[in-house]
Amino acid sequence: MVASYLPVKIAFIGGSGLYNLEGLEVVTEVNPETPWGKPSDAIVIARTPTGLHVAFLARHGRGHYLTPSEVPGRANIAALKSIGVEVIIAFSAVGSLREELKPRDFVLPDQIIDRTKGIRDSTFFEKGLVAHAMFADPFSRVLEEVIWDQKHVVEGGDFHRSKTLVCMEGPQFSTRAESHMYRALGGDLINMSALPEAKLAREAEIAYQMICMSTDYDCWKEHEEPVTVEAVVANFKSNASNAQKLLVAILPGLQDVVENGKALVGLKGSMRFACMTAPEKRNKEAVKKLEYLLPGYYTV
Ligand SMILES: CSC[C@H]1O[C@H](OP(=O)(O)O)[C@H](O)[C@@H]1O
Ligand SMILES: Nc1ncnc2[nH]cnc12
Repeated sequence: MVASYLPVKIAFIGGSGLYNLEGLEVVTEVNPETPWGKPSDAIVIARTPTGLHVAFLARHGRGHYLTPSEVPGRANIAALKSIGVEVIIAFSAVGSLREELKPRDFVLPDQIIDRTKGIRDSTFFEKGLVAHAMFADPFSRVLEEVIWDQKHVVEGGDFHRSKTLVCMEGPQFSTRAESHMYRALGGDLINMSALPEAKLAREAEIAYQMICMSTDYDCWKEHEEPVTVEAVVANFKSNASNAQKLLVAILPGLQDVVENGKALVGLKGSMRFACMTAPEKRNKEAVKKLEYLLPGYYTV
């Protein structure tokens, strides 16, 4: 029997300092075993005051036991997809590479520069099933608008949009030379978590937007203390209450774009045509795994 709360179409991924949903009634927890393993932690299903069900997943696990490189990105995205998720709002604590993006400001990036090191599993398409997803615009413009409309709920910091996020490997922070290089490359923000999460969401045909919460100035300011975990933690405590308020404020807008189908425009069906592998050459195991994510797309 299908649980009454399914499908859950809206999901939140919480990052550093954001491990739980506050103020929403928890209905249950689910922990699906996907073909790519188990997600970072159990997915919490909660009910909003208007009766909408939403999902929450702590990226590093509740208690923060997974490094950015260890986060099981494929299992996280596949598990969310398996309960019906169509949109993901992902929160992240980030460093600022620009004077005007102050600690405690909120920022919606629209671009990513990939500085991960190829050690993370970053695609569902491999081993005999090849597909190339479009990724020129890594975030959802529709979700960006929904969030931007509610920017007034954030207190004690400004809200910015259309910035470029550098995603580095970590877990160590950058050197000063790297921090200057990222600025010279056009980076505005830096974190360790946007990738492969955003790529995998795209492959799963899930609309995805990251909300960045600035915690520090990294280490490009020559006469200031470089970033430390203490500084990040101090700021993400204040960011967390803004994040919880924002999360609740955007629920009606999210419900609207899910219900009117706007969230999935350009995404739904896109991976059907992104596949390059001839039907007779498709690896059966790979096709079977992809059935979990995109049922009916690659079977012949
Ligand atoms: C705690 S500082 C570095 C750490 O914080 C960010 O995590 P998340 O994106 O999950 O909020 C950053 O990406 C690093 O993983
Ligand atoms: N300076 C920084 N570099 C990378 N990830 C971060 N997360 C928060 N601050 C960061």
